[in-house]
Amino acid sequence: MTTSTRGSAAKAAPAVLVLEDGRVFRGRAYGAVGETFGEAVFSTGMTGYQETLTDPSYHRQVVVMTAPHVGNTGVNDEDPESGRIWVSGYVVRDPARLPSNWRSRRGLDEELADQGVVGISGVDTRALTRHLRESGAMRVGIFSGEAVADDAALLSRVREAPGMTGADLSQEVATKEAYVVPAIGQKRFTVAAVDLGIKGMTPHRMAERGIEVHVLPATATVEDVYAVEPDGVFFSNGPGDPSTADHPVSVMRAVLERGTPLFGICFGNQILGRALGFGTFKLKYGHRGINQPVQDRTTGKVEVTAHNHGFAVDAPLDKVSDTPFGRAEVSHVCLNDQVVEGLRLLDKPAFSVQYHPEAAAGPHDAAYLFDRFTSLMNTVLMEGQRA
Ligand SMILES: NC(=O)CC[C@H](N)C(=O)O
Repeated sequence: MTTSTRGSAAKAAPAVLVLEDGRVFRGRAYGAVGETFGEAVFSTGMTGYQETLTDPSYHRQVVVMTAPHVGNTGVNDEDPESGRIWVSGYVVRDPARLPSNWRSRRGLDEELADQGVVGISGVDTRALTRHLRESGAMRVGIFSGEAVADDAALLSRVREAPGMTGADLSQEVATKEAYVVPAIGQKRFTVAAVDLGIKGMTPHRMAERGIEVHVLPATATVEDVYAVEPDGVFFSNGPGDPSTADHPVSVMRAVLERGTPLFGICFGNQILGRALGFGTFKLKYGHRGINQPVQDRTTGKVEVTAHNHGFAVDAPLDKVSDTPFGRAEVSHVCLNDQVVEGLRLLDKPAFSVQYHPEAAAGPHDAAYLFDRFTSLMNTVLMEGQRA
C-alpha cells in the first residue's frame, strides 16, 4: 500500500491527507516521503507510540495520534512489539524537534523514514479526530513530495483503496514458522499460541508465569496445535475483519470440543464469539488507547485498560446464552459505550477479552487474566490427574 523514498532529508516537504469523504488536511511530510493508504483511526494513548506503531493489529491502518506532541522520547530498541512498524501511515500534530530519553537511540521521524512509513505532521489532529468520531473510521491517503497532486485526483485514488470491512490480514503479519518462547524460571505449563498478529509482550506475560509458549502460524491446524501437547491454547490479537477468520474459528471449535483450557485476546475474543455462534460487527470508530474503563462483571471491579479494536462481538449483555459449547456470558463490558469486552464459558474452561491485558503500552490492571488462564490450566491438570 505504500510507495516511499527512504530518508528524512525532505521532511519539510508539503504533505496532504485526504479522507474518502473528501475532507482534506494539509501539513508537512513526517517520516518517509511518498504516498500511502489505509483506514484512518485515532489513538488516545499519550505514551507508548513505539508499541502502537509495531502492533501488527494496526496493519493497513493510518493512525492519528490525539496526543499533540509525539516523538519526545525518541525510539529505543526495547519497546517494539514486533520486528517492524505495521501502521500504514502516521499522523501527528507537533513532532519532537529534539527527542530526549536515556534509552533513545534515534528520532521517531528518522525511524519512520528508515522503515519507509509515510506520515504527516502539522495536522490539526483534534479536528481530524472529531471528524472521524462524527463520521466514523474511513479510508484515507497521505501524499507528500512528488505524490502531491490536485485534491480531486488524490480523492479518487483514496476511493479505489481497499477498506477494512472484509479484510483478511492475519496471514500477512503472522509468523511463517513456529517458534518457542521459553518459560522464565520453572516450567509449569505448555501453551500453543495461534499467531494471528501477536504482540511480543503476550508470550512474555505467559513466560513470566512459567508457561512455555509455542507460537504457531495463523494457518496452524488442529493437529499442529495438539502436536505440542498443550495444557492450554491461546488465540492472539490481529488485524482485519473477524468475519473472515473462518480457519481459526474452526480450529478453536475443535479446541472447545476437547475441553482444553482456552484464552483469547482481542481478535481471539472475536474468534471465540464466532465459535460460539455470535456475530461480529464494525464499530463506528473503534477503541484505541490506553485509558479505557472496563468492568469485570465476574468481580464487579473496574479496570483501566489498553484497547485497539475496530470490530466487536454482538452478544447479549443481560443474559446467559446457550451455545454449542454450553452456557456463555459476557464477562467484561466497556463502560464508555457498553461494548462487549470479554466472554466466558460456564461449562468449559474458556474465556477471552477484547482488550489488551499484556499492557504494552498501558496500565497493568488486567494482568490478573494471565493468572486466570494459569489457574484454569492448573485446575484442568489436577482434575485430569484425579480422574
Ligand atoms: N487488536 C486486535 O486484535 C484487533 C482485532 C480486529 N482486527 C479489530 O480491529 O477489531
